[in-house]
Amino acid sequence: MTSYQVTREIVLSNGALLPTVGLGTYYLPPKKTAETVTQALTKGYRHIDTAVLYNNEEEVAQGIADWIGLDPQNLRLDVFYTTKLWDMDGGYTAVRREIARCVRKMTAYGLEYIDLLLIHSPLCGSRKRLECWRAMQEAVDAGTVKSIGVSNYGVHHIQELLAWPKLTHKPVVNQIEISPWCMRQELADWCRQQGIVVEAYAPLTHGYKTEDSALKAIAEKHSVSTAQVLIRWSLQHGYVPLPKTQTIGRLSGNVDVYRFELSDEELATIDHPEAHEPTDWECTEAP
Ligand SMILES: NC(=O)C1=CN([C@@H]2O[C@H](COP(=O)(O)OP(=O)(O)OC[C@H]3O[C@@H](n4cnc5c(N)ncnc54)[C@H](OP(=O)(O)O)[C@@H]3O)[C@@H](O)[C@H]2O)C=CC1
Ligand SMILES: O=C1Nc2ccccc2C1=O
Repeated sequence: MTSYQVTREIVLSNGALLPTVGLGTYYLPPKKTAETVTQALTKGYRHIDTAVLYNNEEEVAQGIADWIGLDPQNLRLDVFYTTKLWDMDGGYTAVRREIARCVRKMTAYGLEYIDLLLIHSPLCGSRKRLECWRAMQEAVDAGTVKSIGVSNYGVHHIQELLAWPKLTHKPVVNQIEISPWCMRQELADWCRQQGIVVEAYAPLTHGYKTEDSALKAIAEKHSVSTAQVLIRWSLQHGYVPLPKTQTIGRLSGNVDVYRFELSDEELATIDHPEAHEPTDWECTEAP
């Protein structure tokens, strides 16, 4: 397998810069979310991942605004904020309204725009996926959203979009579950060939495999945690991992992953290409 060079940011196909580790925010306790986000930014994170589904966009925005307020050198443009659209059932008009709501949750905190807006899943079917994309393209043209992408898309969903005659903005990202126990190598390679960056959700396997003995041996060798090994594994595979933690004491370690390197042999030991153990849901094969 190719081990990719790891950098702190990568360039998306539209020229935007994406910090290569993002903080996942699903299930952060609502009362702790703003503080966790502020602490994460203070500890070096520059990329936060949320969604309409998580019901915490306002708390995330509050946490970013608080961090900006801490120091004149902390700027909006230094933070990459992603959110995802959940309910596409109402079609184009309803999605337009939902995007406006997402943008308002940022502007209410003086944050002006969304860096990346994703379709959360392909489950609404072909017509609504494309109607949704039309509304998302318009948001990019209006400047309220900088980049757009997809999540949980399989090859056929992306092909549908790339073949759509009204496509003016290509998806820059596909956010899918990837870990050593859910490698999706074919889909990930195909996305890369299309110039689509793969964001890896549940990179810590939701916490299920952090006690794995082979991981522990490799972690010990590098004097890091098994979580750091999993995040580094993701980076060396060329992905953008989105580890979540609500434990302030784990934030620094989870982003301190640029100072050690896994060997090809270690990567091969961690890889489980035969496994398919998604932790949440699986919709890349949906019609
Ligand atoms: N697009 C989509 O459909 C999906 C997107 N996502 C995104 O990806 C993010 C990450 O995925 P998620 O499902 O949260 O799971 P993760 O793989 O990030 O695992 C999170 C779990 O790992 C634990 N953990 C974090 N750091 C450490 C550490 N250093 N040592 C040991 N355990 C640790 C956390 O505990 P604790 O918090 O208690 O520290 C939590 O239980 C989500 O928050 C969300 O932003 C996730 C699923 C679906
Ligand atoms: O973070 C997430 N966890 C989930 C569980 C089920 C469906 C979607 C999600 C997320 O986006």
